Amino acid sequence: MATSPPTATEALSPTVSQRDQWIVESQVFEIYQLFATIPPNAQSIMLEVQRDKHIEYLSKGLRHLGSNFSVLDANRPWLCYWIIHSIALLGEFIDDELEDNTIDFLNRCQMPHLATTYAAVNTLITLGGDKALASINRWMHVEGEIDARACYTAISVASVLNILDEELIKNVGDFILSCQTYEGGIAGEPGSEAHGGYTFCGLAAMILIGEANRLDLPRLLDWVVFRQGKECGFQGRTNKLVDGCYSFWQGGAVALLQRLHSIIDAQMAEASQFSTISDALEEKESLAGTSSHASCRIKHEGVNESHSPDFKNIGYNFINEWRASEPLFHSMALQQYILLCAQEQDGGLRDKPGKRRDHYHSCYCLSGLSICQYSWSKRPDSPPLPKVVMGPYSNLLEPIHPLFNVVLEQYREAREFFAGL
Ligand SMILES: CC(C)=CCC/C(C)=C/CC/C(C)=C/COP(=O)(O)OP(=O)(O)O
Ligand SMILES: [Zn+2]
Repeated sequence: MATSPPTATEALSPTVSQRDQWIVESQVFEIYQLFATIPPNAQSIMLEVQRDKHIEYLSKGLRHLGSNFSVLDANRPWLCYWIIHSIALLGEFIDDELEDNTIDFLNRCQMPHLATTYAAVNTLITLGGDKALASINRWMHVEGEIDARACYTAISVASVLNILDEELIKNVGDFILSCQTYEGGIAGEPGSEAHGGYTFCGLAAMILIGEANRLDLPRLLDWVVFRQGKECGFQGRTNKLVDGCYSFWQGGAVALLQRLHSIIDAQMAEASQFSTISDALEEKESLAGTSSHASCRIKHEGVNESHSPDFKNIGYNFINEWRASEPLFHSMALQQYILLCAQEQDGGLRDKPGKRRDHYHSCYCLSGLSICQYSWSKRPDSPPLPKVVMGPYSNLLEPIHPLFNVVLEQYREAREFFAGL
């Protein structure tokens, strides 16, 4: 039977398990309202990023993985990425020996699978330095999964390694366009349900190939912002529960859309023009993304009309053409969900209270937190004002490149390295 929600005084010093129980029973929302009644100094203790505990949890995971580095397993590059990227987000580094072992290990498993290739490449970029970067064999992969995630991992890797070309891009835009559903979000495959994971992948891939303007962006934005629930976290799809990992998949997608405002405005202006001339058929085609209407020809920074050689620089231009603007989701509320509901006080982050921590959720909750913290910034890495960082300012994480989900400083190093090859 459900216990009654805690009073504000009780909530000031609950044990961790008591707090989780309240959060689960209250469906998170009441604890959010209750939280506002707690004095600011107590709030700031509850909202602190448990850095040392997270580092301890993550390092233990990496050491454990390291003791078995000789074993090849499809998940290991992912675990390397989730752990090492999380550590980098927290502004820490791993020791030289572990770094060497990780590089050697990732080079032993350069096998032709797109998703793990993405994980391995992002890990090596995060480690940085000549040894890690030069160890990347800029191979190509033919065939494999056909879905929005495969498109993204292939395009992301090719873009960051500076090997994106016309051949690789061919038909990718058509495929992703066919995955945008009637709801506005993007599905893994045509005919499937729109989902946050694939929405991030589809949108990021479309931006990286210069074809984001072919998507129905107002409808995509509408779908994604309504995935932020009253619990303050994001859900992955309509009528499902919120989950910490969507802080990045959905929060990251909104952060990308925030940078496409001129094209969104143009598409909206055009749609309203259609309504006035009541060219219903053309409008319908345009919303379905099948129209060759002018909206497909709108120019935007980082979006090319046709594939000019500059599409290789879209990822780089994306962060250079950054302008100050406001987030299109409730960034403070999402930070609160991550810190209060997804964070384990003993280290590690999770889907929601009652679920166990894991490295995947640690990575994507921290990535989402970083997105939130820099969502008002004038430059992608300019330090945010304290008022937009939930909890103490020491919570501030490293900024990421939102198209690749690697820490910005390491992205810049990799960009310089591969641009020179
Ligand atoms: C680059 C990369 C790693 C991309 C991954 C993208 C991603 C997270 C795709 C989601 C896949 C999916 C349909 C999950 C649904 O799980 P569920 O039914 O358990 O969860 P739900 O109830 O929240 O939908
Ligand atoms: Zn999750």
